[in-house]
Amino acid sequence: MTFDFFKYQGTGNDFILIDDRNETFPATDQALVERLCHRRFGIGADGLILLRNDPEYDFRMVYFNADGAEGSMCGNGGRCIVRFAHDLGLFASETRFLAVDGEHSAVVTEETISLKMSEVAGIDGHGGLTFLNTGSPHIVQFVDDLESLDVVSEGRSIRYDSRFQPGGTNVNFAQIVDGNTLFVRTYERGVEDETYSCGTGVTAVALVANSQLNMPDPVFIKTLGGNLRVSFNAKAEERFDNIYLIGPAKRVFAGTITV
Ligand SMILES: N[C@@H](CCC[C@H](N)C(=O)O)C(=O)O
Repeated sequence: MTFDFFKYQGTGNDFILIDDRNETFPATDQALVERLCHRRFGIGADGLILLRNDPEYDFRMVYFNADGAEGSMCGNGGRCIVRFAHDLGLFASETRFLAVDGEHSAVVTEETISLKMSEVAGIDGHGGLTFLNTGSPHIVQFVDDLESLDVVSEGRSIRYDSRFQPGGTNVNFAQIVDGNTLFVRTYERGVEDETYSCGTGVTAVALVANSQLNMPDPVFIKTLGGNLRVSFNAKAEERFDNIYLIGPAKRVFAGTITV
């Protein structure tokens, strides 16, 4: 069987996108998805995303991490699938779609995708570590010298810490650049490595920076793969709504998979 695929990246978080509106892609074949995402033996990507039909939305997003397992919400993947759906002509400039964490809306311009994220119900001090769920689980830690931090080793030890089992968590390290800008590096669960950028991760960092450091809305984020902006409405008790993840998402190339 052959499938057309498209490669997209959002601030360097890269994904294989497949138009699976006919639902023929073997989505339960975890080894296949893992192989396609492998950077030596496959196409190479942080994840694979299927675009499927939904009766009430423009489309449905089904996201798999590079380990082949279905993941929780992917913010950069969400921005990439919006660009993909726009390239397929599924909507003009505004869309509503369904993902694993519920409904999302987005606005497309030539330069950016502005993606509405799920509301955040609170921030926890999970055994001395700051934890929140922005569609995916995230730890946020502020550090002084992010450039020289061993993100893979420090992130992995928290990701597998017994306090977060069985699901584990993504881990973000952030350094203050100025009054409304942060530099963020993320260890991603399911990729089991540092990625160039993580959308739900930078969203988590921005909300914690507002809550703990009084950083105003919007928060500007620098990642290894480029710049993002997170805008939000802060409510009482560390709850947030009207959260938007804003930044570029681009098609990189197209090809055919034979399985
Ligand atoms: N890269 C993603 C995060 C994807 C979810 C994560 N790896 C998980 O399943 O925990 C993003 O941009 O949000």
